[in-house]
Amino acid sequence: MTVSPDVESESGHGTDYKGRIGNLIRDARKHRGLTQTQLAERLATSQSAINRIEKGHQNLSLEMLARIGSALDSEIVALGAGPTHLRVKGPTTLSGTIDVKTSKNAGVALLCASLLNRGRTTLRKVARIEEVNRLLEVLGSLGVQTRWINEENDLEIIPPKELDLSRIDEVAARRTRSVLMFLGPLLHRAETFELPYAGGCNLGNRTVEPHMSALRPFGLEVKATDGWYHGQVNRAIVPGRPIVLTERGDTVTENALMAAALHPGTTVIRNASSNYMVQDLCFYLQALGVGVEGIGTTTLTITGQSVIDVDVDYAPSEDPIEAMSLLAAAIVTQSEITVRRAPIEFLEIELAVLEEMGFRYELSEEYLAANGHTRLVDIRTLPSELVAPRDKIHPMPFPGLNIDNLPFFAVIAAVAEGQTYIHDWVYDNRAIYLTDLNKLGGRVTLLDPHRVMIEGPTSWTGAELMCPPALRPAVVVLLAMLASKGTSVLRGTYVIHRGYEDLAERLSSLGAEIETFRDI
Ligand SMILES: CC(=O)N[C@H]1[C@@H](OP(=O)(O)OP(=O)(O)OC[C@H]2O[C@@H](n3ccc(=O)[nH]c3=O)[C@H](O)[C@@H]2O)O[C@H](CO)[C@@H](O)[C@@H]1O
Ligand SMILES: C=C(OP(=O)(O)O)C(=O)O
Repeated sequence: MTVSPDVESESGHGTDYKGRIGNLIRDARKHRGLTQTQLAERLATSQSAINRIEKGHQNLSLEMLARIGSALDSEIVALGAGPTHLRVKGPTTLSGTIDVKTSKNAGVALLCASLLNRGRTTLRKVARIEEVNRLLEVLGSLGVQTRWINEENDLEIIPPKELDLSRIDEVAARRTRSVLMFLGPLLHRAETFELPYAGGCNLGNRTVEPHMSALRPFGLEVKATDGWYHGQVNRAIVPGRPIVLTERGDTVTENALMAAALHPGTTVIRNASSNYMVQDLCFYLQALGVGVEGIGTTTLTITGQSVIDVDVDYAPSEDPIEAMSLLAAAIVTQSEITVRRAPIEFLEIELAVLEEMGFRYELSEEYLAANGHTRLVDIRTLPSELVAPRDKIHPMPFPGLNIDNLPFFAVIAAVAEGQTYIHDWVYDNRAIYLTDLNKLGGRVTLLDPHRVMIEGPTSWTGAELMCPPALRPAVVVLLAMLASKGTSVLRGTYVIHRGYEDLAERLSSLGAEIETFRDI
């Protein structure tokens, strides 16, 4: 694999260039399978120097960069650098064992929630993904100190006494949807504040109003003009009765929870999401000393604190969407792999639907995630002949089939015999991107913007494609490429890195032939 990354273009701006170069060096070193000590030996320097470089704590000369690049057989700074692409050779059969990483969506919620705490938050094994990187840039621009403290991706967060909202990193903020979740904590930190409009996957219009109505009972009024949310807080207003969410959304529930955590009194939230990231946030709030009852249900009762100032250590749970992605990789390539640390309670319906389609698998005994609550299993996939399900596949808020897992059913349906109907009632745009599978030989018909019909089985053939501008559809295309005959190219993979850590490398460790490259 060749990694010749740039320091500017994919993440869009170059404020923390030392940190970014450090990340690139760490990634290239890991890709070469070297320890910090081994790389240090090649460069005739010390392990602690490499550690400083990778953490972005070291100024680097161009000469040193060139030496590191040659030691890693990788151009750290490319000429005329551009976005990353993947070259995939197929068809592949995967084998071996892979661990599911912690979730993007809990990770970003916890980063936002760390603003509630005046003490130090240590988060264990945080997914080192671009969405997290963007939020770290935003936090850094507010004066929050964050640092990766070891190779395990443990992250330390120390908020300043006062947040400096005037210098918010607007470019980074606009690339995430999660920045919306600053509203809940910020309303306790400032009387007035401004946040840039949120971004995230391009899935059509995504609602913001439910966030506003959930936070209004805490005295927050938000005006949205010129690409900015202007927040104004009236401290005389506090929730007098239960807050009934108009949508059972994940981030809206998280915003309401965070607002309630610093409200000294009891707040009841009804029609709350009980999804995995919300549960992780609740467990973290409990560790902060906030009372939270009803975790896993749609009614949450929160007893807040006027000040939270504790040094806290929390380990978010594994990502059900990544687990589903890996299952889909095995299914489309007819492979036998073991997906370890899969959060089974958030995959049960997905597995039940897959079982109806003929998918065979074995489950280990259950064990607990590091958060002490979430049930995990190891799933061994068995090569299976699949048939289309009788009924349409559609998502529902948890405990339904997860909306973010829906796209994976498209690529799975494409290898099943018969016609499968997939109904994405939620997002205006996401189903459209599934028709990209047709460029690889799929037969996906868009019935309307929310529904597709997929005919299988498919004889996949490699092709060159641009990544669709949405995380899950982009991964779905990559998985189809693993099963495609010949060479495929997937261009512009930032969107995948937004939500997956080292996905190409980890699939390669299962036997996939994937090379990362950039245009020179
Ligand atoms: C950072 C994060 O955690 N992101 C997740 C979160 O985004 P997030 O919580 O931001 O999801 P949105 O608010 O965009 O909600 C998704 C869509 O569902 C609709 N909706 C939702 C609930 C409901 O009861 N009725 C309803 O109509 C919304 O109008 C919206 O169009 O939840 C989404 C839906 O699970 C996931 O795709 C995202 O990965
Ligand atoms: C839609 C997603 O994410 P976000 O809410 O961050 O855009 C996703 O994870 O698939």
